[in-house]
Parts: sequence; structure tokens; C-alpha cells
Amino acid sequence: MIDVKQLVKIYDGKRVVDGVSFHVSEGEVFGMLGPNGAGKTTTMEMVEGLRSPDGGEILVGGFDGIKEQTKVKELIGIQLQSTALFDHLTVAEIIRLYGSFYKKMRPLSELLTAFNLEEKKKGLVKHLSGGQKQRLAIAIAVVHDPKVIFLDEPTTGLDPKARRDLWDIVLQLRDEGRTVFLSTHYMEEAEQLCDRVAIMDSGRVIALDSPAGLIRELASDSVIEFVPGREEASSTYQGLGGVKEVKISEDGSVTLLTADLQETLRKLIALADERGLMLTGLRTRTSTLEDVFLTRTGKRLTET
Ligand SMILES: Nc1ncnc2c1ncn2[C@@H]1O[C@H](COP(=O)(O)OP(=O)(O)OP(=O)(O)O)[C@@H](O)[C@H]1O
Repeated sequence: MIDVKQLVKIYDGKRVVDGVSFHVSEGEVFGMLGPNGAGKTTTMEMVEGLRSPDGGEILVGGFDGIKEQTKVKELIGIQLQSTALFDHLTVAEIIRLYGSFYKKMRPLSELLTAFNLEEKKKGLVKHLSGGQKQRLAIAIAVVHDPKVIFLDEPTTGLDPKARRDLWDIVLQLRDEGRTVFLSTHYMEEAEQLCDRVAIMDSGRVIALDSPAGLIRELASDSVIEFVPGREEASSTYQGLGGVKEVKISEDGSVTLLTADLQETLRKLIALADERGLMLTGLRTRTSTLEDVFLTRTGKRLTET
């Protein structure tokens, strides 16, 4: 459905999107996961036709994303940031307004039901909660029944309940047969929602696969975290059996990625006895996309 090859965008001499290539299949939820400034929005907006690339090729539904933008616009829906909505219109008015921009519009009642906005039909946009505004923004994006829908960090700023409601909406869009392209800096969101994820950092795609595939590639299925109470070189931990990766954060907390949880734990406890380390807050967990990011970049997603 979408083919992007060697996409480049340069701002002030800096390649903020630096040779990005990927394919999005019809009917999948494809995610771009990365920290602030990684180049997700710039990439997405070039695919949407909102920014012009400085290099590369874009195909959307077989149309050239640069030369055939009118055709592409009919195929796609873009979630607008809620701040762009008109505060003094009602929910029904705004959906109708956006519908009037297209040759065909889905029935209002169908959209209100699908996005759980029936009760707010006559309510002013300015009185909606954050989650309701975001659902309205997506309802507007699909008002013309597009095949592909773009969601740029759709759950940023939402509370956990509203976030989960929005996840249901994304899965519903996929169940309707639409292709969903979303960006996020929440790794749980990428893990829960996306069939495949491109992890972006500094303008490049550094890994691309299903969430499970990315985690499998790590060769370390478990993570140990603790605060040792005194500083040790990362090589001290590197030498413990099973350890594949060591990360020591600025606050002193240590993260060990291991392929052999039991062996590493045994060795770690022996090390702690020998050197008088504390192991405060010691906990273990299975690996996540956050660990994929850490392994590939040496940074945490939330740290950048
Ligand atoms: N119009 C612009 N002019 C100059 N620099 C820009 C412009 N738009 C984006 N950038 C820069 O390009 C880089 C990538 O930004 P982009 O918004 O694509 O990142 P992002 O991954 O979407 O991050 P965020 O989660 O913060 O939106 C950043 O360093 C940003 O400052």
C-alpha cells in the first residue's frame, strides 16, 4: 500500500530524515517508534504529501506521492491535531463540514457510533475531553472512507483509559480493512497495536520487524534492573554469565540484558556479596521494544 525508498529531508543543512525506506502492506497497522526529534513526523508528513522531500521516492496505493498528490489525497485520511478543530462548532457540525470537502461522505450516524460520540453530537468541541477530541479527529480523518489512515502520536497526553479506548479504535480501523500508519514514542503502544514497527533514531530506520520479531532478535530474553548503591564500571557487569548488554543510567540504575536469567542472577548476587553492592529495587522482566532501542542505540527511548 505504501512504498518509501531512500527518503531524505534536510533542514538547515541537517538530514533530519536520512535515507529512510520501508513498505507498508495493505490492512496492516504499521508503526514508527522513536524518541522526540527522531524524524517520525517529518517522514509521515512527506508520505501524506504535506512536506516535499529533498530526495527519494514515495508510492501510495500505486500513485506517485510527489507527482500524483490529488489521487493520493483521495486514498488517505489524516488525523489532525485537536487544537486545529473549531471550538465553537458542535461535533455533528464539524463532521459534516469536513464531509463537505469530499465527493462522498460516510453517514453521520455511522461515524458517531463508530467513534462513540453519539451523546456528544450536539456538544461543542471546546467541551470535549482530550480522548473525545482525539476520537473526533479520527472520525474526521475517515469521513470520506479512506483506505489508509495516518495517526501522528494519537495518544500523547491522554490518560490511560482514553489511551486504551483509542487503541480499540485503531484496531477497529484495521478490522474494517484499512491500512493504519501511526507514529508513537510509547513502546507499549507499538507492542500492543502494530503488526510491524520501524524503530527510528536520528533520521534513520534502525530496525524494522514485528514487535515479537524485534524482541526475538535481541538474543537476550530477560532484563535485570537494580540500583547498586555505588559506582561500578560496566565491564564488571559485562563479565557476568549470560549478560549481553549493560546500561548504566545517569541516576546510577543498572540495566542488564541477559540470555540466561538464572545464571546472571546467581553471579550478580555473588558479585554483590563480594563488593558490598546493594541491589536496591532488584527486579526482572521479559525484554520489550525499549530494550531493542537500548541495544541498537545505547540510549533509552525515554532518555533522548
Ligand atoms: N520545519 C522545520 N524546520 C526546521 N527543522 C525542523 C522542521 N521540522 C522538523 N525539524 C527538525 O527535524 C527533526 C525531526 O523532527 P520530527 O518532528 O520529524 O521528529 P519526530 O520524531 O516526529 O519527533 P516528535 O515526537 O517530537 O514529533 C527535529 O530535529 C526537528 O527539530
